[in-house]
Amino acid sequence: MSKIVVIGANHAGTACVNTILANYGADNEVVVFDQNSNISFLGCGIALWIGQQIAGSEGLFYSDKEQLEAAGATVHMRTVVESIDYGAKEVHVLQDGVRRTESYDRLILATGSSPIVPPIAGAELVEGTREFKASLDNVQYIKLYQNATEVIDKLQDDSIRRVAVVGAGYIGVELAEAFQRLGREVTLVDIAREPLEGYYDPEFGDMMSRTLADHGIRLALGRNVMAVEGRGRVERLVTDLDSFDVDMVVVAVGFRPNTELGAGVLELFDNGAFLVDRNQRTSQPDVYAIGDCATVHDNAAGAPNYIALATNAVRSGVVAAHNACGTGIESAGVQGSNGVRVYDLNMVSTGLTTAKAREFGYDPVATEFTDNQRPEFMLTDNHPVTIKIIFDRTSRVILGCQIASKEDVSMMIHTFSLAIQEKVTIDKLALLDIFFLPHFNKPYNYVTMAALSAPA
Ligand SMILES: Cc1cc2nc3c(=O)[nH]c(=O)nc-3n(C[C@H](O)[C@H](O)[C@H](O)COP(=O)(O)OP(=O)(O)OC[C@H]3O[C@@H](n4cnc5c(N)ncnc54)[C@H](O)[C@@H]3O)c2cc1C
Ligand SMILES: NC(=O)c1ccc[n+]([C@@H]2O[C@H](COP(=O)([O-])OP(=O)(O)OC[C@H]3O[C@@H](n4cnc5c(N)ncnc54)[C@H](O)[C@@H]3O)[C@@H](O)[C@H]2O)c1
Repeated sequence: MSKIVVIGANHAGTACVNTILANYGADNEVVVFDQNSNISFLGCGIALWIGQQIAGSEGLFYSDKEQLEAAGATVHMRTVVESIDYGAKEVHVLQDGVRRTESYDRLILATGSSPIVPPIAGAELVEGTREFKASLDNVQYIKLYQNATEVIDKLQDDSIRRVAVVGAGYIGVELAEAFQRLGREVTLVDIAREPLEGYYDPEFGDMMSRTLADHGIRLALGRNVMAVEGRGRVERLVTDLDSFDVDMVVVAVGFRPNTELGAGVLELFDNGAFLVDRNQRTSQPDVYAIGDCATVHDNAAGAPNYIALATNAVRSGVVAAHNACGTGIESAGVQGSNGVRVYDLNMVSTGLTTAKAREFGYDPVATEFTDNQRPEFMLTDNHPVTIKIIFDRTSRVILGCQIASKEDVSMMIHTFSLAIQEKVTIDKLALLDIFFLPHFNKPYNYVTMAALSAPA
């Protein structure tokens, strides 16, 4: 019987533990440590919950300690792994004030990520906080269930009227909508000139900006936040261009990987994530890393990359489980497929933006097309869809795709995810078998038309 220790039991850790126990439970003892009091919390529900688009938090968990134990794991919650001795194959833990050691044969690091704390005076975290508590009251970081309940409790106080969200990435735009839906005055600030700059080209970011502004959200883009100020509680947000009187500030400027446990021993990626191969192996034998603490193989970039998504966390957990138990399967790699819905605007993207394609050394070309989803003779709702396909000028291999519409276009992006993974060219896509039915699309649908009109 081998012993596998898993550090972190959220999306990556839970997927990994369940896969091990379901397929290799007879031969492996699984011991799990997590410093939190809850696991499997779906962060994506926070904005929906704050914006009262869901009734509450009940459905935002899909697992717990008891379920993992019923599957055969030994689970220690509220237990911090303080350090690892990779030579002796031991982890050192602190549980209920008592320190002890746990040996392992194989180790799986699923320690995830933490909100980036930007260099903004007044937005520092309280020393040693594991729940991302800021030193100035009503400056909020959003990651854990506990962070969500704190914000929701505070919003019972109507005097919290003016909310500034710093960061117009995925969390920022979704939270801006949530606070506006709750009747708050919202200012969305970002250092970039467009929202979602990491995932979409400027014309798509502009669509998002217009949608947010149409719903009364003030956009303060292209600004560097210098400080948040107040006496006890936050009162003002100061940027390099202007300042805003506020009652709450939410900081959502990205996540950094939690890799302190591998410092000085495990090979790290540019941003500090554990560098792993396609079997989720780290540079240390018998040690695997998964989810937000690890890199992914980015098929569009053709290189390791850092893309913190629950979808990547789950799949990497599955891959590591098989490899840690002797079945050598490889990750298919990822394209960073993602989606966002803000009010009635749906935006989905996969692969590289034009800017990122250049960063990775490609010579990107784009083809764009906008048309209604269905024939105009249909009497049902019918909205325009805008698609942009980015491909490499020389190889004509598809590198990225962005789609925006009031229609639900989410399924279409998966076609492009596979196309990027399989290195399909724009010319092959042009003749792809795409069915036609007036209820769903046009005979000359927007994908075929974009591909057929691609520059030679
Ligand atoms: C508001 C919000 C919305 C999001 N929406 C989406 C979405 O719509 N779609 C999507 O794909 N992704 C979304 N994400 C991202 C997604 O939540 C993360 O990618 C995912 O949580 C990564 O899972 P993980 O298990 O790798 O890491 P984490 O969720 O960070 O979990 C790591 C776990 O390790 C534990 N841990 C860390 N260090 C130690 C230690 N030393 N000792 C013991 N335990 C430790 C932590 O307590 C934690 O439970 C969202 C995130 C947020 C915050
Ligand atoms: N729908 C989804 O798929 C979804 C939803 C929420 C979160 N997530 C994931 O969770 C992770 C965290 O999301 P996030 O929104 O925090 O990160 P993000 O990387 O999506 O966005 C961070 C934003 O903060 C901005 N920024 C950085 N430093 C700044 C500064 N000093 N001042 C002002 N702006 C600054 C960046 O320009 C960027 O727009 C991401 O990996 C994201 O993909 C995904």
